[in-house]
Amino acid sequence: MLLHFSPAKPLVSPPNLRRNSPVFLISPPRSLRIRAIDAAQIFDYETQLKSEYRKSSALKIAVLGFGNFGQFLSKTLIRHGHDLITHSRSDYSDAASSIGARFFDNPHDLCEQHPDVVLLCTSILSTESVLRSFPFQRLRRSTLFVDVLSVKEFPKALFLKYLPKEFDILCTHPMFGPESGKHSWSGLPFVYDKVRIGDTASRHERCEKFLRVFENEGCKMVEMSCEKHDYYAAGSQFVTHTMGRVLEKYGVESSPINTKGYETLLDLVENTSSDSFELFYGLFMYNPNALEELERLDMAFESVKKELFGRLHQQYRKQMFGGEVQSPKKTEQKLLNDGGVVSMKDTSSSSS
Ligand SMILES: O=C(O)C(=O)C[C@]1(C(=O)O)C=C[C@@H](O)C=C1
Repeated sequence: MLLHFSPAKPLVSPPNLRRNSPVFLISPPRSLRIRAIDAAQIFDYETQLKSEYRKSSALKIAVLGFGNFGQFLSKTLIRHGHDLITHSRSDYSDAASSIGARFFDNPHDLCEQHPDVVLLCTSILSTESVLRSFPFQRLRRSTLFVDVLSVKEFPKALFLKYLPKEFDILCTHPMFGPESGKHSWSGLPFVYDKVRIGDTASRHERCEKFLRVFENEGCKMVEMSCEKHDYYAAGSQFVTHTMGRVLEKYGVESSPINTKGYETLLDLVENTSSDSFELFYGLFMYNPNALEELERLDMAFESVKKELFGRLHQQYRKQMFGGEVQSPKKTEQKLLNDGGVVSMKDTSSSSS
């Protein structure tokens, strides 16, 4: 049987303490072999050292806002060995204890736990009121604040306005959520901007330790300014949510002959309608580029209609003033009868 040495003091420093560390697994000469009971104690000692090391490298993370998104992120942070304490306006103590986090109904009590990181998982619309009344004075002066809002210039400005200047600031946006990141985060973009990290090695290491969770989950790490994020996100995430909501209003429904493209539209409607209208409104109100994108969408829609009507107009002219006559009579008829009301479903033509 392979027994361990009995170490009078740790043989390796905790960071090197790996399951198969050769220091612990070499077979000692007979004269040094020890009894099974000693071996058990050493095993305990080894696990204790490991857990001490894990504890010393764990971050104490306070999650503010423990709704759907906060719980979703917290599960993974806990899985990476971090110590989670949480607070929300509603009582989520059961949800917290079910994943191994502690819940505090009073933000003062939460702050007195002296977290290393405060992670804001609040909604875009409630963030300012949370920060305005937050008891910063109870935190350690080097605390790192992180947000995960879907807009970035806005929380950056709020952090710079409300946080004491000794605090570190990391603005992030996981470009996924409880639906899209339900099975894996691998390959999904994680955007971050180190807005203000104090000039010491330990502060940088703490920030890296937080980011490492996402890195180790396989996220595509994208370091990008908050301004650039908002520029890209208005043209991607906001447009996606807008189209989803437009199609929902239009009333897309599954048919017996769905094409693949149509299936993606149905998925889009399902995904965007499962997010709150509050999120959609936040994407619009607090991304400085969103209004422009909405106007561009409107113009694009008009332009596509114009293109179609332009062709139809040509048909009509040909019919009126001679030339060959082609098929789309019903659509044309409807447009003319209704004085411009569009029926794009042309029942007279069967072409693909
Ligand atoms: O996966 C989900 O549940 C999402 O809705 C994720 C989603 C989105 O796809 O727009 C919503 C909010 C997050 O900021 C990032 C992405």
